[in-house]
Amino acid sequence: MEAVPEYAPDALLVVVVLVGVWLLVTVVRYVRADRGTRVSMRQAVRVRWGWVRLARMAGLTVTDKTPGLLAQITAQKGSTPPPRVLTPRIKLKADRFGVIVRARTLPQVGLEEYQKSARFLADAWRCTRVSVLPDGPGRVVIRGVRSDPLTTPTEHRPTGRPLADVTRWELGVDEYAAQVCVSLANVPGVTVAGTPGAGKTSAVNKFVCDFAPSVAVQIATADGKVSQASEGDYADLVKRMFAFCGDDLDEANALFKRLVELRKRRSSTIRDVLGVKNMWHVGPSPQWPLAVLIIDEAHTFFREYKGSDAETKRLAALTAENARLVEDLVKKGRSVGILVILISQKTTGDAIPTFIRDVCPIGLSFAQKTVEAAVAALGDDIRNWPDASPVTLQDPAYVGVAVMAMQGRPGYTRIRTPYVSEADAARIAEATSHLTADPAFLLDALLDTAGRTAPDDTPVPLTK
Ligand SMILES: Nc1ncnc2c1ncn2[C@@H]1O[C@H](COP(=O)(O)OP(=O)(O)OP(=O)(O)O)[C@@H](O)[C@H]1O
Repeated sequence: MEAVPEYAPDALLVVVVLVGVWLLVTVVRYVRADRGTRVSMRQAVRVRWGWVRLARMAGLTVTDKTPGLLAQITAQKGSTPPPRVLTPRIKLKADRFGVIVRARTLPQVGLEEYQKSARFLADAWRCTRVSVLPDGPGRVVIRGVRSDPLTTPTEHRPTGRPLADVTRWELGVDEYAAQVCVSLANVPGVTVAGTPGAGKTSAVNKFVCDFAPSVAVQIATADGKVSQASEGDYADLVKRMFAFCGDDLDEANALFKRLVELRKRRSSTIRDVLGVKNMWHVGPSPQWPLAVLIIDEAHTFFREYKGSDAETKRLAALTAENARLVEDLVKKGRSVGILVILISQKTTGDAIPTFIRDVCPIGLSFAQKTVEAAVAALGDDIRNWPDASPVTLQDPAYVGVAVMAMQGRPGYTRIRTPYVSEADAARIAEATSHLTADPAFLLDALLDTAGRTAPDDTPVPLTK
């Protein structure tokens, strides 16, 4: 018998320690994981064990008739080594919704073949849905979700920490539980539509909570649902806003004028102050923040008043002017860092003038009652994607689910937005209230330090 090498016990010990550490890490991860993730971890083990067999049955293997180098060397004279069946190698990750499988492609087993067998894989893995997407050259990522992320409510606890990237708006997760983010860079307007109680306010709470800790973002709001700041959904958030008005049309008019004035001053000074024509080339800063105007119940401020008495005529003139002012912000505010978010139950032309609505590049729609309302919120193309239509979201299980046209991609995405409680929103607004600053004053300060004055800096008085 050959002598056992001297180092064998040490090598064995190293292997045992490594396996022990791996086991310990896995057990700790399993114990610390939430219930859904644990189920997915067990599912991942089953997927791995069954993969070679399943891949063969699903036609995801390929037979290589050329023997491998080792088989050629060791082959007995006169005999032909058997062909090899190649199975794609996989890497697995589990999360609370299911498994993410990263797989290699093989000759004749590419993206298309994986996509064709998606239904089969879904059944075999007991998943509600399986998607296959490219994951770089020679690789695909297979997402299997056990439970439907769209009908699984989620909650977001804001951290209160500033965002690393203030252009990134994280909306929630799609039907495969993948994060959905939109870039706010160069976006002048966003529309948010949806029936009452569908989740619009919670989505705005999340927006405010996420962006409030960043000093490079300043927010103003006009809320058509309330008469004063102490009422309604924004009662606590108002602490982190440089201006607020309720449904009073005169006040709203003054707020919009004030922002148009800011837009004009920024437009005329941007090249001197920032050295660029488009603020997004340098990004928002504490001195030149992204100024966000939220207009909730937007129809309040734009509705057409019909009547011949003096007061009705005055109100009609005010709403018409409001529409012109907001149009100015949406059409000319992008390059100077002004973003308008318009929220309304229906975004039909009578609620938000189409000359404003149609220039907003991002449209989000929570549940809608009619196809017409869905078309108004998301464009005519939604008729071609009936499965994604917000009309299908009227079930209470879909409260908090929105539909959005994807930037630079055909079709629509359904997004489960997380719930943000009013208490959390209030906490963040309170903790970040000291960061609130009026962008007009910040511009004054910038111009002062640069030794310049703006062409027209007459302040427009406004109540907060
Ligand atoms: N993302 C969400 N996930 C789970 N539940 C939600 C979500 N958003 C809202 N809800 C639930 O729905 C209720 C109504 O939501 P919200 O106030 O956001 O609706 P809304 O669309 O703003 O309604 P309205 O038009 O009347 O203001 C909330 O109190 C909450 O219970």
